[in-house]
Amino acid sequence: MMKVAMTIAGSDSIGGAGIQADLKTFYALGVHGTSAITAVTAQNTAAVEGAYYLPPEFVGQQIEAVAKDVPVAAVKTGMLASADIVREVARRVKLHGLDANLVVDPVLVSTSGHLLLDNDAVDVVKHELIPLALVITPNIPEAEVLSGKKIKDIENMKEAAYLLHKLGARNVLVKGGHANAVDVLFDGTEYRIYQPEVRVPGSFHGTGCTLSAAIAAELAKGGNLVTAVEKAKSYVTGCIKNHLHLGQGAFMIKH
Ligand SMILES: Nc1ncnc2c1ncn2[C@@H]1O[C@H](COP(=O)(O)OP(=O)(O)OP(=O)(O)O)[C@@H](O)[C@H]1O
Ligand SMILES: Cc1ncc(CO)c(N)n1
Repeated sequence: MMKVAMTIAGSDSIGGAGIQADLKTFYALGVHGTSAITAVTAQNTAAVEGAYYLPPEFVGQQIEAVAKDVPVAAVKTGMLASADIVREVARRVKLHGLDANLVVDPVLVSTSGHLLLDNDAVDVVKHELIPLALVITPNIPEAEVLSGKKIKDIENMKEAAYLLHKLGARNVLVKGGHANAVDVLFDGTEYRIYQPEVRVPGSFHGTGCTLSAAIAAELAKGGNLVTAVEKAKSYVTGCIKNHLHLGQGAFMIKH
């Protein structure tokens, strides 16, 4: 039977990141995609021009409507917008038993520099959501904020992964898209390094959303985390290689 994945994230009007990237990824990887939208952004490849947050109870209602109807095999979270939405998502994940394959992408700021999570929500993500995660997938700036340490090289990425593991996530993947596109996975014991097939020059929109959605899709199909990350990395690299010059800002990756 077809497996089901869920994304709990924001809508991106330009269709490169957020819910739109997640659903494209789920489709491409052969799982049925469901969604709970946290916020609607007015966004393009150059900027986030506005964000409208949905009421936390309504985010919860979307999760409940899906979870009581179909078996959700894996979940990813992206833009969570406010502290109250994060609390509601954490509550729902526990209530509906969605934590086995929970991928938390701790989205803080867009590539274009817009805040996608209120400042007072960062501690709630750290203490209420991250402890439920199978894996968290911070990029370098997010790993710096969450760990309080500057990251300059792969050694620093490993140190940040070690510190973030203490927050209670079962695994930590620090993504290196903002450096050499080498990613570091830490499971509490061992570090695994994922090398990109190529580092494509340029700035891309939605790479992080796509990677975490691809990990969730592979987990939903029954893969273990190590291979899920490997397949997700190869999927996102392919999308980056096929990018399109559609807008005035970052390149659009192609699924
Ligand atoms: N130029 C690139 N070439 C190859 N791989 C890349 C490139 N940029 C990012 N990646 C890969 O894409 C994945 C997402 O990482 P990245 O650090 O870009 O996430 P992010 O900053 O959260 O993305 P977003 O732009 O969606 O906010 C990682 O596996 C990373 O190594
Ligand atoms: C809605 C949304 N989620 C996540 C990101 C991060 O890429 C973005 N730019 N927009």
